[in-house]
Amino acid sequence: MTATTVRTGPASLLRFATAGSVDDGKSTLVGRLLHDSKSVLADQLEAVERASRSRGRNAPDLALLTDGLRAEREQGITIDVAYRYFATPRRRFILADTPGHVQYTRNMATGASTAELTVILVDARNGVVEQTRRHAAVAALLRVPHVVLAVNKMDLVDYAEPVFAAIAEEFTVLAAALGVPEITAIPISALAGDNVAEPSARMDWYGGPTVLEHLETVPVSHDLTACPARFPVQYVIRPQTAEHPDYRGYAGQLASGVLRVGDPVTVLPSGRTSTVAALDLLGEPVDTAWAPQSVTVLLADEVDVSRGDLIATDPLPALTRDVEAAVCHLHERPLLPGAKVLLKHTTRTVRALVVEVSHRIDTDTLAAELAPDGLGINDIGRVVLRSAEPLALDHYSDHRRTGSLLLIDPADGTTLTAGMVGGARWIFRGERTDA
Ligand SMILES: Nc1nc2c(ncn2[C@@H]2O[C@H](COP(=O)(O)OP(=O)(O)OP(=O)(O)O)[C@@H](O)[C@H]2O)c(=O)[nH]1
Repeated sequence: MTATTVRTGPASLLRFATAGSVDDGKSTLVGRLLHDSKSVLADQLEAVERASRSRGRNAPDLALLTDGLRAEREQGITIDVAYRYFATPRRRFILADTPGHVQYTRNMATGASTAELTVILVDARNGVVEQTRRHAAVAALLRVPHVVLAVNKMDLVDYAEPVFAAIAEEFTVLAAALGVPEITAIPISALAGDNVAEPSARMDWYGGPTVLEHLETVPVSHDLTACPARFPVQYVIRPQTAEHPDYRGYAGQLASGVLRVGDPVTVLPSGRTSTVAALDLLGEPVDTAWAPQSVTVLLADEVDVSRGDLIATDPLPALTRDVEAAVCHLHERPLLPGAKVLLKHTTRTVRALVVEVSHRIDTDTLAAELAPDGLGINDIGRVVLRSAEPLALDHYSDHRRTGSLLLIDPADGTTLTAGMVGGARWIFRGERTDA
């Protein structure tokens, strides 16, 4: 197989995430999408119908399709991010299904960080609530390119256009203030199936796409392959067999861009240069590899490359020990100025110091508190870090993968904070003072 004969290109895959408060109907929407897009196997559906009947319901309870674990369901909450795979004839989907309870920011940050699109649900009876604001803020911070506002439970407000219009307007103003690039508001009833996969006859005043149609047609950006190559080395392969005494390959996943045999590359942090001599994809030699393929790279020269190094093409990332990042704090243990942490950036982990916690954002007002005492769980803010060794850092808005980092507690390896590398004023609006 050569790279050009890979069957499914990136255009056919959409990664998306859902978010919403408890009981806004995420599970029902996802169940409805799976059901109406015919992605559910007949035996699964039969099991759901049986379970629904045994609970005295006539219609299948579609939330049962997504809330797989009964124990979770019985607690009334869904606890972790679950990845679901489904396909329609037009596109394949990977859905990060994120629950709506109190740790939502953490879950959403995990689910949405690789997503091209986020569906934020609101209950038509409640409109935009605090969690909607927070979800929109996290989507903005993570630079999710497309945001869908699904105004659910329209059946409970008589499918009334003014109710939808007022919520859509309020959210659009909020999204614009946050710098969310694109929003699409869709009035739906996940339970009744209106505007999920089928256009709703009960909302003929709405002329836009259904949720499924939008998911199938939203343009998926190809900038991963348009930008310079970034290849974090995960393993150095030296089999040292009699046939291949000098074999030295570097295995990993291409984080962005395209690598071709013959491309001049630089190894960071050492700065040594070489050329791509060969590329191995699933054990087969190929001429070209593109993100997010996992490949083995062989270089023409004997340069010293180890795990955690970055093989890159021009323009190269900055090599620095001073890091500014917008962050989502994920743990009950607060993040305090002066803390010693481990900083994980791609396949490299180094010691680092939290020099300063410079901002904490109030997601209700979007105002920044300057120099707060620290960041608590679910807080969004900005920090300045100094790492013990230089890091090859991209700006998050250029390269989501090589522009993100995690802060880890060195005492026990707990993940504390997710960060996005960005300049001084950059948090929501994409302002770049360091460009
Ligand atoms: N009337 C009406 N009820 C709905 C609709 N969508 C969901 N529901 C109901 O709302 C309740 C909550 O729906 P879920 O899908 O479990 O909500 P969720 O957002 O997934 O909740 P968590 O998983 O706990 O975060 C259930 O009783 C659903 O049947 C809708 O469009 N109309």
